[in-house]
Amino acid sequence: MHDLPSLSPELDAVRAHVLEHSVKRGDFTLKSGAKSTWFLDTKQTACRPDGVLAMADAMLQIIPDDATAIGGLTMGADPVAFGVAAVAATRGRDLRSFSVRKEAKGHGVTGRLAGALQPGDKVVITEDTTTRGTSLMEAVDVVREYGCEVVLVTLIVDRGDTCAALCEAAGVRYQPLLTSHDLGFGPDD
Ligand SMILES: O=P(O)(O)OC[C@H]1O[C@H](OP(=O)(O)OP(=O)(O)O)[C@H](O)[C@@H]1O
Ligand SMILES: O=C(O)c1cc(=O)[nH]c(=O)[nH]1
Repeated sequence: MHDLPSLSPELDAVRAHVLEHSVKRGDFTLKSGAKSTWFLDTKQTACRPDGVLAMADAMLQIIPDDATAIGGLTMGADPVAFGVAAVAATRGRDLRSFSVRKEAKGHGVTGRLAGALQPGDKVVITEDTTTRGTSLMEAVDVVREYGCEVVLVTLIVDRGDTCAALCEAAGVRYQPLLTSHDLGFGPDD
């Protein structure tokens, strides 16, 4: 572990929650197939009431006032989007939520989108954790194809080093709440 950088009180609260509940040590295989000795089960933050409030406090500080919807690729994005939208509603902010399916549904309301997304929405794409950024970019592509504008990509922890460049190339603003560096992990951990 390295020294922890100082953060704003809101981000410090998210970090404390992630360090207490979401960081796991062991032998893990990541979505990319890569191996790691640590893992972020960030759903342990996004699905606990104190974690939801900490995450929402921090995200609502950076979500633009004119954003109308929040969502991302199921299921990492789901508790983040639903939690932030619910807390936003208690603060007078009208943010609808939605989920992008991993595969298109063929019956009922078909396609990859589920929830209250509408064409023309100004969308925040979110996640619990990213490593490469592929899940986030997949969600960006689906909502753009539906006729929405992506105004921000944000998430709880970026543990990799490629997502910022992907967002820049896609022309979207990118602001993770935390990075692996903020959690005390270095490139060799
Ligand atoms: O940045 P990437 O390399 O795309 O990896 C990050 C993705 O991996 C995890 O999802 P996972 O596929 O494990 O599924 P789940 O969230 O549905 O459990 C996480 O929730 C992100 O969606
Ligand atoms: O890359 C991944 O699959 C991944 C890493 C991690 O720490 N947490 C997670 O949910 N997914």
